Amino acid sequence: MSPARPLRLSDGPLAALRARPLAAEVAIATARKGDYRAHPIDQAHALHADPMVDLAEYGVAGANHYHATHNPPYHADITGSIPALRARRSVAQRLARVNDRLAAYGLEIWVFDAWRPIAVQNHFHDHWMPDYLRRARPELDAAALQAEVTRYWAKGAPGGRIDPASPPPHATGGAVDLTLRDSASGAHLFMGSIFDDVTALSNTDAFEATDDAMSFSALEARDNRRLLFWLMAGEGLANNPTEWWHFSHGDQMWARITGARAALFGPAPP
Ligand SMILES: C[C@@H](N)C(=O)N[C@H](C)C(=O)O
Ligand SMILES: [Zn+2]
Repeated sequence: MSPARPLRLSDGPLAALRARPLAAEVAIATARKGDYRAHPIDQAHALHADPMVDLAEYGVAGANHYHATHNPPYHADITGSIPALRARRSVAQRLARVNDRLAAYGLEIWVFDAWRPIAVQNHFHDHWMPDYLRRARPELDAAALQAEVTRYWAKGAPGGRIDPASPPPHATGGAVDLTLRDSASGAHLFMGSIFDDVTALSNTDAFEATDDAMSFSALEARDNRRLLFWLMAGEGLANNPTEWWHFSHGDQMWARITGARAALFGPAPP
C-alpha cells in the first residue's frame, strides 16, 4: 500500500489556523510582558524540578543555530555554543504533540535553539548586539541603545552567575526558538524574515495588517506565522511578541503573558 498523500495547507484543521488572526493576542502579550524578569517563580510547583531532555529523543528535529557556520546573520560558530538542543521534558512533550498535528501534512517543527549556555546569552546581549548597533545606528544614545538590545536579547548573567530569581528565558529550559518545515525536503515554511532578524519585521504580527492582496510574500508569511502561533498556543506555549520564532512554557515571560500567578522554572538543572 502506498503511503497516504500529505494533506495540503489549504485543507483541513491547519487551514483554519492559517486563517485565524493573531493581532489581538500579540497586543495582549505586548501589554503584559513588561518587566517579566521580576515575576515570582513557584519553587513548590510539581514541574519546578522537571528534568532536562534532548529534543531529538522526542522526535523533534533541529540544529543549534549558534553552533554552526552557515548561520546568518552571524556566519560564525559562537564561542561557548553547544550542538545539543535541550529543554524541559514537559516542553519536549508539548512540541512532540504539535508534531503529531503536523504529521498528516508532511510538516514538522524545526528548532534553532533551546537551552542556551550563559556565555552565548552574555555574548549577544553584552557584546554582539551593542557593537552592531553602535556601527549601524550611531545616533542612538546609551539608553536608546540598551532598550534596542533588550527588545531582542535578554540580559544574561554578569560573571556567568545566574540569579535564580531572574534567569534569562533560554537558561530555564522552558524557551525554544523554532519554525516549521517540510519533513521530506527539509524546506522551511516562509515566515517573512530570517531567524534573529532584529527589526520590526520579526514582530509576530508584522504581516497582520497587510492589505496588498497581490503580495503573496506578505500573505504567505502572515498565514505561516499564524499557523505556528496557534499550534504552539494550542499546547500552552506563549509567544514573545517581538520574535515570531520564540515560544516558552513555564518561564517568567510565559507567566507574565499568560497571566499565571508564578513561573514554574528557574535556571535549568544540569
Ligand atoms: C534573539 C533571540 N534568539 C532570543 O532568544 N531572544 C530572547 C528574548 C532571549 O534572549 O531570551
Ligand atoms: Zn528565543
